Amino acid sequence: MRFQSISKAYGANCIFDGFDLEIETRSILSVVGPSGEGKTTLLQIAAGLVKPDGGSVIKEAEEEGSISYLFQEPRLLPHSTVFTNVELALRSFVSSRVERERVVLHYLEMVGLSDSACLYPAQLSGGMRQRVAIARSFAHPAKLMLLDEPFQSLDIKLKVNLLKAFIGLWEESPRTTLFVTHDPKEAILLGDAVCCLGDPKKPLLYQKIDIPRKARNIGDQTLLALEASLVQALVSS
Ligand SMILES: Nc1ncnc2c1ncn2[C@@H]1O[C@H](COP(=O)(O)OP(=O)(O)OP(=O)(O)O)[C@@H](O)[C@H]1O
Repeated sequence: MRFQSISKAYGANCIFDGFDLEIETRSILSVVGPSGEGKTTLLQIAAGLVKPDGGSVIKEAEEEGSISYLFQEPRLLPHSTVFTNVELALRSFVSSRVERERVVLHYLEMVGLSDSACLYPAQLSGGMRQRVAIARSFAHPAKLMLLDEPFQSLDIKLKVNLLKAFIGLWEESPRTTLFVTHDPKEAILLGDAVCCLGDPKKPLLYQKIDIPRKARNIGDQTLLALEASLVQALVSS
């Protein structure tokens, strides 16, 4: 997917001005940036929810169609069980009830919630609810995934566990993914590339990460140096 020469302003507030950015098909691009510099706007433009004033979003054929979203809050249906919350994401795509059940149980197992299928959201912890949301976003057979800070406001242990669950699911069925976060560590652990917003014309920083996701250790010297560059870009913008 490619943002080509995108321009967007809200009144006098120019967010993008001939902005170019590419996400390789079936890769994750992490996007960090100071508050108010256009991260959510970029996601909304990718989703077609906000129309740019100029430029275009060019998608590969396999990225067209429905989109999976994952937000900071899980946005589950309170009166449906864990099972049904995930199953609903499949109803329009899989007509066989037996096949839907197989898919839902697979994803619940991948996020460690096999034993919670019959529970309601109010009976779950915050971390469990977010795991349901992750399972639902992967059960939805979309080839484009938009993540808006889904790991924010979680304690560090939970965050690491959710990141692992996410990576396991993503590696199983890779999709073109735009991942917005405030956290440079998360950006580096998840992204095939990271970029920092802050200039309407171009990313302040864009860097590919060659280390395989599963082999990444945030204490690694190369990753620490990349984190320092991201932090530098964030504070200097
Ligand atoms: N519908 C709107 N009308 C007017 N201004 C808007 C609208 N949506 C966003 N903006 C402005 O556009 C700018 C970018 O907003 P956006 O939400 O994309 O930033 P962000 O980087 O996601 O911020 P944060 O990190 O705080 O979530 C902000 O200055 C915001 O006030």
